[in-house]
Amino acid sequence: MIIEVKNLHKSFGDNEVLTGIDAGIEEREVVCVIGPSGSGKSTFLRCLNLLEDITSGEVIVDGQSLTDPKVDINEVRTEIGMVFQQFNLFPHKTVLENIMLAPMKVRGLNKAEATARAQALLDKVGLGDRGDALPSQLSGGQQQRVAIARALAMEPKIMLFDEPTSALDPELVGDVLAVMKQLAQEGMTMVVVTHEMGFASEVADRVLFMDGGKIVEEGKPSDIFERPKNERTQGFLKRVL
Ligand SMILES: Nc1ncnc2c1ncn2[C@@H]1O[C@H](COP(=O)(O)OP(=O)(O)OP(=O)(O)O)[C@@H](O)[C@H]1O
Repeated sequence: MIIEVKNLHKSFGDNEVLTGIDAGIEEREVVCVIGPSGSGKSTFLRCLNLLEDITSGEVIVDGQSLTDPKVDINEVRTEIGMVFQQFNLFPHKTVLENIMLAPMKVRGLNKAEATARAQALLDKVGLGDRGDALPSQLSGGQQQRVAIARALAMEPKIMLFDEPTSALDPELVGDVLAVMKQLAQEGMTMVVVTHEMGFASEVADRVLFMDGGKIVEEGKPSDIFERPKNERTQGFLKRVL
């Protein structure tokens, strides 16, 4: 297992948001996390690279326990790409520069190597001719594809997506999902928090349904979407499908 989560609890003050999560993600697996607003999906995802401190329990990524003081979390984070709802590109840098930055700073690539890698990734996400643009000159969907390319430029072992299409106009969602689907088909290990039930149903190997800070039900998309066992899963799917 490339990610192992053991009895994870997370509180913000008195508010216990994750109430004991056990989960495992296999290498090359695509796992979608679904559930009602406020159920703790984003918090769970953010605990997987310690963007949120863990209150108790354990998260082990690629054999390293993130709360072990001997583990260098910044080192582990270089193996994990993250894509957020907001794309967070540097506004005054070109698209190409946005993608080149981390490989040069963190991986020590020289400019020519970083340019070649960034250009190849832009081609991959269908924006090969937009390298010189500034982020503000792109649509939200294009900016999100640049954000995916930027995360991939670090050659991560795992990609985490936190509602990557929620901030997009509906007509821009498809292009971003298509890039994610392609990544999934190439064997990337992915954990995707999403409200896109179509994507979860079509692309995920496994779906986790969260409610009240817990994983209430999990299984193959066909089981979760067509034969949900838990009442709360049934209720949620009735509302959203
Ligand atoms: N930084 C924070 N400080 C305090 N409370 C927080 C913080 N982040 C999240 N919460 C609370 O934790 C709970 C779960 O939030 P989270 O964003 O993980 O849910 P979610 O399932 O991802 O919801 P959504 O689908 O609406 O994004 C919410 O009650 C939220 O208010």
